[in-house]
Amino acid sequence: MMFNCHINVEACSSITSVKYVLKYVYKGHDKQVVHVDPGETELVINEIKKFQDARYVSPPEAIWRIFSFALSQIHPYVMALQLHLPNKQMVRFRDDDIMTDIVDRERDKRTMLTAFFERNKVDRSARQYLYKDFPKNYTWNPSSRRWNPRRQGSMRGRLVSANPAEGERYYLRVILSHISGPTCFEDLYTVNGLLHPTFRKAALERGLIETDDNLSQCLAEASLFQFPGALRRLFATILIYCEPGDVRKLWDDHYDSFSEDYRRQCESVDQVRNMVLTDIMIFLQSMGKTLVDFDLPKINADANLQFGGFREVQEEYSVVVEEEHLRARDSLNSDQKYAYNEIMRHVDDDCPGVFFIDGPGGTGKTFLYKALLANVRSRGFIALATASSGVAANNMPGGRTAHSRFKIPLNLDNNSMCNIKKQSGAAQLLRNAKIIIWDEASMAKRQAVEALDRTMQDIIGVALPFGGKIMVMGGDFRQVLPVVRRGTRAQIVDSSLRMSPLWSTIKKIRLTLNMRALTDPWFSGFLLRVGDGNEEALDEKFIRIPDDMTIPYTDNVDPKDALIDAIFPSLQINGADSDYIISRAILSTKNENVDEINDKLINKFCGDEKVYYSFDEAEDDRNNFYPVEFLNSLTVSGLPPHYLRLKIGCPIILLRNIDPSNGLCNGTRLICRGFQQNVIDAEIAIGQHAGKRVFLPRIPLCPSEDNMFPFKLKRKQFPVRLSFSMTINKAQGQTIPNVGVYLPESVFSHGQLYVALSRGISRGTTKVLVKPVKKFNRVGVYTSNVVYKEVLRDE
Ligand SMILES: Nc1ncnc2c1ncn2[C@@H]1O[C@H](COP(=O)(O)OP(=O)(O)OP(=O)(O)O)[C@@H](O)[C@H]1O
Repeated sequence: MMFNCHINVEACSSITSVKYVLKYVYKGHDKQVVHVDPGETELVINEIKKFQDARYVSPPEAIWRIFSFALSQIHPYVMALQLHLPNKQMVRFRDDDIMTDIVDRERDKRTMLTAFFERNKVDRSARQYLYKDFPKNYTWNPSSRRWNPRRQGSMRGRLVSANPAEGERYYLRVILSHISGPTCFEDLYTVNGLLHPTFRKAALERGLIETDDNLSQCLAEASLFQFPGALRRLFATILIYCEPGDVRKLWDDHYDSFSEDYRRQCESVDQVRNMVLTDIMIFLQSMGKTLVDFDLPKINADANLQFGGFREVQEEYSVVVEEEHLRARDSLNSDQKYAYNEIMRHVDDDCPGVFFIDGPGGTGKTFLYKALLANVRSRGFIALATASSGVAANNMPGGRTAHSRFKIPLNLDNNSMCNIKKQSGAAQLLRNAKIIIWDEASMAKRQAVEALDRTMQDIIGVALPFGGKIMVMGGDFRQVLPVVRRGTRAQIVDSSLRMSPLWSTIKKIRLTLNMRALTDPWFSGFLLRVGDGNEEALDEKFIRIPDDMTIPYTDNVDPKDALIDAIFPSLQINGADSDYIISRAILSTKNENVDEINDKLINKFCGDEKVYYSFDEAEDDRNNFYPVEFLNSLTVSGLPPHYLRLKIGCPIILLRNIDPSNGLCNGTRLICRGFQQNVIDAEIAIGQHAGKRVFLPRIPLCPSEDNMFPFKLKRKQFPVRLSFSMTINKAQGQTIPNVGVYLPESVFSHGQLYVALSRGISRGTTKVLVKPVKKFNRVGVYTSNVVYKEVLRDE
């Protein structure tokens, strides 16, 4: 107060602390020059000097000290490893040395790198280590110039840096960072038995660096599989996600492959081109773009494109009604039948109604929606199928995510509206719809549902809930609730639909019979008690897992192996069978647990391994502050790994909504069918689009949590992960007949244990491995169950 100034005290941790410290080193503190003129002498004021005196502040010594201390704590000993091209090692000599003597003297001198080769020649076990990891296991003796096995201690290695502008030395560094066990430079030049003239070429062949024309190669490689339809979709995906430079050239170069099937059917060149363009246009439109957004030929105006009116409306009218879904009406159980009749009565009488189908997992909500959709559509009406997640949307014909169908804004508040213009196709679709289904509404934020309610009242012009339409929401509040980033329990509960003013106006219909676990009524009862938080608990939340569902946790051998054997028995024999692979999975809470299990399973899985490395960069990092190997080492939730190991027939899960209307959304499970350097051929394994072949390109991806690092990470990789094992949240809405649940730590959010267990169909095919976190003086395996009872309470 005396000096009228303030001091900020901020607690910061993790990587942001480094950023914080550096910020002040660069920023310095501010000073101001104040000059008091006594008015007696004439002073010449040098403004530039004064300005510099005040602004130029050298980095405070103390901060540097703290920073170097912090670094030394993270990496106690780091050894710089020499890096040089063949015969280009650094040589020291004095001015008066004779050149031939220097050459003779140095010729046989080993450098760290050549000594690394020598060690690999004679020591098999050394070959498992990368050059940078050598100092952890070997010590460098500078006088004998040899690497000797390390007896004690540990040291980290760091390859001296090389800039891409240095050319070959940079590519040598890239190869050394990924390839272990070379015995000479030739080994590094050789890929699949072929000796390449440069390290750049060798790195390219190994897939360690990106080719300049990778998109063109991606299309060329995909055309080898000869699925022109999938190829056209791949082209549309590339246009949207891969930022191609010269679109017209890609089009010209690959047009023959895009049009192969149509050219066989039709002779007119113009017509074929129109057919290809129309396909691409439809794919682009389903992803929110149009042909005119790209440098592509125009569709001939004469072409009969069958697109009168709004595209969205036409598309809905063309959804095929499946006979099986029409007939489902006859096999509904009594709860489902009641719901069906009640809703159809509103359809027949054309009277408004808002329903919530409240059913625990497996009680046949989706089955009911399919019956409703098919029957309403078969009468020539529009029935909109939406869901909070892409995976659930794909379980219904014509399903879309609620966010894309209703154009719900990402940042919601209590007055948000959907981004739908009254004159648009989306608005017309809402006006024309007879009934709207929103599955998993329990996972949506109440503000999203309220925004739709307001928007529909506005668009339709009727001051009734949802503009007087028949709205059928469904879900299960025992399952995972809306995601509120870093939200407290109160915030999460408040964002639930149950807390909305709309809730009291909604008619609730309950489904109670678990159709998924029909053969095991005890199991359905157990699941309900877990979901409702009614299972008997110790310390308020630790519940006992039935003994026959547990895998014992042992300390001497890895207990995960027993869980893996129980869920994936005889993997080597059965792995090639898609039904076997897709009907089982191990669920866990965190990505690192999931990765460990996936690593073990891909090792066991038969077949040749294909490794795809990602190309990582820190955006705008002109000074190379973040070395590539550091970026490569980052494991980021929602992003594929740098080192992606796959085999033909292995299960993968998609990490982005690439083309939701064609079944490719975040969470879609696929099976790998073929690999090329720049494209993966895969088959959709579940949902409405099961069996469809798709091509996946590498796409640039950024972490969803934008403040996770003090820089912006951009990773170019295939947007997939292995899915022998996945996180519990990703498995929501899926039926997994043989399910393993791995809990090395307790679950941490509402409904997680319930979601994991309720993916299964019976007590006998559900196995749980729990690391005991708390000792109870009782026999049996206990694990915590988090249930926010306030969202389950009946009003
Ligand atoms: N009436 C029925 N007749 C025959 N099978 C049914 C019936 N109802 C549901 N099923 C079957 O039971 C299983 C579970 O049903 P469904 O997926 O519709 O449940 P859900 O309530 O949507 O589950 P979740 O909330 O976990 O997504 C499915 O295999 C479905 O085909």
